[in-house]
Amino acid sequence: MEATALTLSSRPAAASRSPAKGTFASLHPRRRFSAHAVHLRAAQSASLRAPSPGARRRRRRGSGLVVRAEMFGQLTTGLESAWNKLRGVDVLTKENIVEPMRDIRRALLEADVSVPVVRRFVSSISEKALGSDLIRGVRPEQQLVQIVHDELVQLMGGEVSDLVFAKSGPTVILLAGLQGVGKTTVCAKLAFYLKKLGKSCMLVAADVYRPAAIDQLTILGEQVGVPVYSERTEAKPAQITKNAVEEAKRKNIDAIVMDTAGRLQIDKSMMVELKEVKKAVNPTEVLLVVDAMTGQEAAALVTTFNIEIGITGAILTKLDGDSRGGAALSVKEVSGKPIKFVGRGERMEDLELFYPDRMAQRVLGMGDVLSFVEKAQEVMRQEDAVELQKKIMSAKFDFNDFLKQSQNVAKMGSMSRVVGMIPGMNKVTPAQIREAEKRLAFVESMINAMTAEEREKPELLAESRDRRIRVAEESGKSEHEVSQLVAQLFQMRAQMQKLMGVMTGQEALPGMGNLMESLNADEKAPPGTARRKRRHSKTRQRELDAVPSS
Ligand SMILES: Nc1nc2c(ncn2[C@@H]2O[C@H](COP(=O)(O)OP(=O)(O)OP(=O)(O)O)[C@@H](O)[C@H]2O)c(=O)[nH]1
Repeated sequence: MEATALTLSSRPAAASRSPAKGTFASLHPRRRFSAHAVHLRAAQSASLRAPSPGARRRRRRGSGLVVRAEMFGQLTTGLESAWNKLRGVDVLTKENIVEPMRDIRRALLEADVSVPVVRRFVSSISEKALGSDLIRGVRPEQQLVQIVHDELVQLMGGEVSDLVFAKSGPTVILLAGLQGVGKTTVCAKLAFYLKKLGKSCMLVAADVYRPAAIDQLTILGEQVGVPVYSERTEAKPAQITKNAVEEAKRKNIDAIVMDTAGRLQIDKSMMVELKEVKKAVNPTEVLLVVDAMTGQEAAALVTTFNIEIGITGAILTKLDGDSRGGAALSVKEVSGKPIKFVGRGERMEDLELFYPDRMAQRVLGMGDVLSFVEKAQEVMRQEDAVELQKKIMSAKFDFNDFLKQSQNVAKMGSMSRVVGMIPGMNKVTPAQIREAEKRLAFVESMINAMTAEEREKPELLAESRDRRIRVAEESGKSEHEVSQLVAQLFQMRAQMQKLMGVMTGQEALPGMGNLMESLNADEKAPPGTARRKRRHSKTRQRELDAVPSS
């Protein structure tokens, strides 16, 4: 998934913009699959081997499939069952979204998202799903994925919330949090991050109750090449931090990150101490470090700290572990404070800015749906769609249309990118994609060898062996292959007409899905073969009768 598309940015939902002008039929449902299933299988097969601690660490560090399966696997699975319920429906209605909404609600609750958040979320999704305009060529389930994506982004704060820097003097970042959440590690990771931004940095050891924490910070400081200010356990945290700011000013240091003591639970003395430190140093940022594994508890903690001491944001650690997603989804909504960073491992570089859109994508275990929708709209302008529709209705779909469809696919980038953008489509193997691309190029070379008249009137080719031989010679293909292509076009015409007949309204239009299907289904059948096979089917017989004998 990572490889296919992580470029989705926080943009207004396509559904909320003007309705799509073009059409683009969805790819064939048989080719859909469960994206996360691969993740889960990867995770399961890895766990069967009972990995060593080293291997577990490596797995966590990787950005591959296993990590995502651990992160949001269950949530992704739950949401996917919602999309599955919409397979085959043409439009989202009050009735047909009931079940999917139930699945979404259940998935979020199981991911440990708080009940009020889930309630608001689901009600907003339902409202948008019913109020959204149908985008031509985008299946209702894809549309729902997009709506859920956009809502998830909003839920998590919409935009990325970057660090704020002091306008003058050193930027002071005060870290708070319960014991063992990863505060000390985050101090060093932040120093590493700031150094990468070109800022000089200093760490401050203000946990005066645990000498081991001071030692740990000193070691980590050395590791990232940043000085650590410490007065051991001699003074009170407020005094130490105040002295540290003075020292930083003297040394012209850009940013100071302060490690404070953690407690097993929130207690009064902890809050009092933090308030004193805050008063003493007037920090630019007060960030609460919370453990993602604690789910909605993390969101409650952020709320409490914000009320008690006033914080500017949160840092979510251990997102590489078995977090079910509840914390990432709830913190902003519950506390009103943004998540600024996420920790994804124990290494210094495992701290990243928190991007709501990327996180939403991960939660959905999906490719770049929004880009797919936009591209589908770009690729087929409405005029083209109307023109094509007319041709289909009058059985005039010709080789020019065939070529245009092929070129539309080419315009959308490679087939693999298109496929990767659609949730549930990633099971198509790279080999299959290469095969489909090769097949398109193969077909195009034959169409290019046809005269303009032959393209417009495929009957000419169906009726004349000489013409077929000429096209074969010019394109470097065999006569048999040209015959196959001609037969295929007539079959497509028949299929499209049939499809148009059963379609309600003007919304759906056969596109590449049908084209590709036909290309593959009839690959090996020379003209007439299918007719023999399906002699029993009257409908089929009528379709094939449209193919002139050669
Ligand atoms: N997997 C993983 N482990 C982490 C992450 N952040 C911290 N840790 C680990 O969590 C453990 C606790 O981290 P510390 O930084 O010592 O936690 P602390 O909050 O400073 O703890 P106290 O000093 O006791 O308050 C360490 O083993 C860290 O390596 C993370 O993002 N992912």
